[in-house]
Amino acid sequence: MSSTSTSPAIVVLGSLNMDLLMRVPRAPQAGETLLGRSLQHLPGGKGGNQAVSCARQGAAVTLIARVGRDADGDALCAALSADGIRLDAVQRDDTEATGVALVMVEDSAQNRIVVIPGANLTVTLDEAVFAQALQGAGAFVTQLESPLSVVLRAVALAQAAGCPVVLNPSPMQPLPDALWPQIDTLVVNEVEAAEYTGLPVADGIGAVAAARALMQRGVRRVVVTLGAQGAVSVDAQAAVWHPSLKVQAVDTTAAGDTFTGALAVALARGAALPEAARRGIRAAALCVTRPGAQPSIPHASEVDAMPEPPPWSAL
Ligand SMILES: Nc1ncnc2c1ncn2[C@@H]1O[C@H](COP(=O)(O)OP(=O)(O)OP(=O)(O)O)[C@@H](O)[C@H]1O
Repeated sequence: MSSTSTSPAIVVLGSLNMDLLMRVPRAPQAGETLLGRSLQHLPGGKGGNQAVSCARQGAAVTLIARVGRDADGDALCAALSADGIRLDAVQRDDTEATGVALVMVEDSAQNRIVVIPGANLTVTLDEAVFAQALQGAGAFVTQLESPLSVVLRAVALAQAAGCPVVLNPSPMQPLPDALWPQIDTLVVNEVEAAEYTGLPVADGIGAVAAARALMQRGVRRVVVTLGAQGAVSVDAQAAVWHPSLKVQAVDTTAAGDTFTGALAVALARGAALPEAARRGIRAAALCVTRPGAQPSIPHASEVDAMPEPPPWSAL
């Protein structure tokens, strides 16, 4: 199957932030002042990043989000629109400012992020608009940077409409038991996998145990991303550890979002979970070689040109 054989429709609900990307030699200690290297204003937010990743993989994306009536909101919408993302359901808040994230990237490529959510916390769900967007959609993709009540309602409606739900439950927060059986594909990083299950997740073996614990709660299939160690995919057919591609990482911001978007589009095109995870591995490997969130997310043609990841190991 070619990566661009079809253009699935995907609905994304999530956050939009203006990222203030600071490059620093290392993170300052408490009480210390450091000279940074540069400051850039770049589009980000997990919802926006995942929407862009889906769009650049060739999906027709409708985004539900909220920004302020301000210059950052204008700039974010312009950037998303340039990626062909439908913005009819992006709301404007008259009082809250557009979300902002302070992203500090060290020379080691490690990032430290503080988010001021602003208008993201007042996003609402217009159920008639949502129902229309879900018609014919191959996936509904969401995260936890929007109010939990809105995310829970949207997940329930998507599942009831027969649209597979891809949840990236980040940032981690306690979730009701009723949510898990509504999830078709859960994407967590190793920290979230450990926190949601209480199990140690240091490698692929631990990740599979955590994934199986989440499947026992009712999730249909789970992917655990493991940074430079790659990712694990677990469904009823197979538990597989996919090594990452060896690249020179400069900034890992949006690696998880890039992975989630590429995975969701591959699944919506009918790929099996391990195949979709390998698409995510290739897209995320490119993302970490570039600075910033949305500017670092690759297009399908770039991902096609990446080598296949090393062979996976069944666990
Ligand atoms: N150093 C790296 N080299 C190659 N691939 C990487 C590297 N870091 C991350 N990746 C790829 O990105 C995917 C997601 O990374 P990670 O597990 O760090 O997610 P995350 O914690 O959600 O990331 P972030 O919050 O920075 O977006 C990994 O599964 C891997 O495929």
